[in-house]
Formats: sequence, C-alpha cells, structure tokens
Amino acid sequence: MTRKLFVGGNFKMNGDLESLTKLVQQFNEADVDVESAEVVIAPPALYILPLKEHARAGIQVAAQNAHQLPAGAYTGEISLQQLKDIGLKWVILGHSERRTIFHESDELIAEKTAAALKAGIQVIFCIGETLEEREGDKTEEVVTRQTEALAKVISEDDWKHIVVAYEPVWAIGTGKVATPEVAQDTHKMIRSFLAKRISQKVADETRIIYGGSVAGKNAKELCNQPDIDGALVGGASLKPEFVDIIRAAEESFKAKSKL
Ligand SMILES: O=C(CO)COP(=O)(O)O
Repeated sequence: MTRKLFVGGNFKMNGDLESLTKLVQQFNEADVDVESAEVVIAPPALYILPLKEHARAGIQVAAQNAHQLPAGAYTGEISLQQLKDIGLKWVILGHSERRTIFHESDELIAEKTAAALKAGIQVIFCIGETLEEREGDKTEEVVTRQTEALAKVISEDDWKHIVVAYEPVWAIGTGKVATPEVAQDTHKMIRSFLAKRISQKVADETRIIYGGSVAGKNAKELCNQPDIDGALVGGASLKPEFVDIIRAAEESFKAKSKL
C-alpha cells in the first residue's frame, strides 16, 4: 500500500481576508487530485471560517494551534471543541515556533495532541531539531524525545489520525532546505522509531512529511524519497507556487504507486 501524500500550507500570521481569499481561489482553480494527495491549509484563526467556506472540496482547512482544555477562562485561546464545532478536521500542534517562541514543552504538545484526538480532530504533529542540536549530533535524540512524549499518551490505534511533520528548525524560513538525502535519513530514523516503539503497522501507515524551505523547485525530489510522504509548507504556501508543490506530490504518489 502506498501512503497517500499530504501537503500542508501553514500561512502562519500572514495575509488578510482579501489576499488569502484570492490565494485560495487560485488553489481552487488548480483542481487537486484527492486520490493522490491530501491538501490542508492552515490560515490564521480569524480566517478559518471564511476560507473554509471558500475552499473547494479537496482543500481542507486546519487550525495552527489550540488549547488543550475544552472551555474556561483562558483569554485569547481557542479550544479543540470549538474547532470541531465549526467542522474542522485538522490542527497543527507542536510547531517549532510554538515550542520556541511560546515555550510549549514536549509534554504540553503531547497533551494537546491527545486532547485533539479525543475531540475528533486529526493532528499535524511537528517535531525537529535546531541547528545547534544537529551540529551537536543530537537530531535522533531530539526527534525521538519529542515523539516519545506523544507515544506515552496515545494508543496504537490513535496513530492513524496523526501526520508527523519533521521540520528541522534550521531549515524553516531560511531558504536552507535539507537535502533530500538528509531529510530521507531522518524520516527513515523516525519511521524505525515508530516500528520499534509502537508497531510495524504504525510505522508503515503513518505519514511523515517534511517542512523547511519547501518550494516548487525542490518538492518533487523531496517527495520522491521513500520515507517522505509530503510537505508542510510555510512561505511558498502563500504563493501560487503552492500548486506546483501539490502537483509534485501528486506525481510522486503516482510514481511510488507503480513501484
Ligand atoms: O514552518 C514551516 C511550515 O510549518 C516551514 O516554513 P517555510 O516553508 O517558510 O520554511
């Protein structure tokens, strides 16, 4: 079985109603082949509803974060139940910007992820090492520690609702994309960890996508790697170029299906 490719567009805190509506219109016109690639865009929370209405079938919408508790006095936060209420099926959790700028710990991200699954929302679960950690030869230690925190709090069956996004922090927004070989090696290591820690089935079926300076020109080579199942795209998801990345994923899926 070939894993369906997954392409996420993380708009972060960018755009306004007019520009993002136009952007999604361009994606709508591209006509995604939903059999080959799952496409999920994550706009700023304020624009989730209008863009969800605007996006055609085949383009799903995610939140970029959520609170772990269902309701309460948490000014400025949004709960997973509220996301579910408006019909959302996906949330990004553990993005490196949440980990570093907002000091979210491995345990908090695992707790949020477990809460999302309980609320019936699938999770794009982000992990990745900093430059210092890579240079200190700590990549494996860091990504397994981040993944282990989640493995402790969810069941084997829950993994079918998780997409793991490996985003080396040094490649995010820097233009320094990991080479397909470097990314493949880390993805393979994460998959072996899932096999050892959870089960071969979870390792075979979980999609592990790459994020960090993915662009139209490098997406195909990345997606063609055996353990790379798509991309989580920041900057390039705010441009029509995102469609080229979707096309690259669709082609990779077709090529991998023939193997
Ligand atoms: O953080 C990212 C996606 O979540 C990647 O961002 P860039 O594609 O801008 O490097």
